[in-house]
Amino acid sequence: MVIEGLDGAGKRTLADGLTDALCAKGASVAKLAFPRYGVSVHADLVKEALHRGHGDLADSVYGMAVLYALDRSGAAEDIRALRDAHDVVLLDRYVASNAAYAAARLRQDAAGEVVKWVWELEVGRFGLPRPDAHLLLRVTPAVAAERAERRAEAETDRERDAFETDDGLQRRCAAVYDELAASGWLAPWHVLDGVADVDLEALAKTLLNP
Ligand SMILES: Nc1ncnc2c1ncn2[C@@H]1O[C@H](COP(=O)(O)OP(=O)(O)O)[C@@H](O)[C@H]1O
Ligand SMILES: Cc1cn([C@H]2C[C@H](O)[C@@H](COP(=O)(O)OP(=O)(O)O)O2)c(=O)[nH]c1=O
Repeated sequence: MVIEGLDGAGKRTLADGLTDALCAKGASVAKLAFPRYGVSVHADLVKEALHRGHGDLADSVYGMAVLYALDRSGAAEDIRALRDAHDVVLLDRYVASNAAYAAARLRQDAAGEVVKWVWELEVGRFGLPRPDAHLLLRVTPAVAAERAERRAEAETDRERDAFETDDGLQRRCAAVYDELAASGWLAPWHVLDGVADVDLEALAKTLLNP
């Protein structure tokens, strides 16, 4: 089960709350967040590039997307093992993040070239497992930006990066996410209103008894 949404939408908060709600119902839950900072060298390079490291690396949409994809490729066996060992595996961002952000950066839509390329690279070539479903935590770009800003003030080492401070990118990204959800890209999508309180108990029940 993949959680997707803009920077600051509340994905991590939802993943934590949903994990508690699922565990309270007796389910065993594993949680993984991408990029895997501190675990994968590809993820660390991404973070450094988003904070102006590595020259013009962050300017390359395809270059960055390959790094995100390599991070996931290195986790493919772990994901399969977690799926075998648990009732629910929650992924905070996955392949669709690459599709949404790369398309938004290139000003393409969900039917564009780069979205197809991401599928071919990550699913076709790297053999990443397809999720059962996505949860799109939908908030307006303004709400996401405000939450990301508040988080940056409250937490150390969370200064907003090059993608988070680009309002136009976040707006285009929100539009691509809506299109990916509407077309059922890679797996079915369920859209959650991230401004209204998500009913975690009801969501946990639905996930366990689809
Ligand atoms: N439903 C919510 N209402 C208000 N604030 C929220 C909500 N969900 C998350 N937040 C806050 O917004 C900020 C970003 O949330 P986070 O879960 O880290 O987002 P993401 O993982 O999508 O980047 C955090 O400070 C978090 O406490
Ligand atoms: C996982 C992933 C993230 N991204 C983008 C979305 C975010 O703007 C950025 C960083 O990911 P994010 O999960 O937001 O990390 P953090 O907020 O903890 O730094 O990378 C992609 O473009 N492709 C991907 O495959």
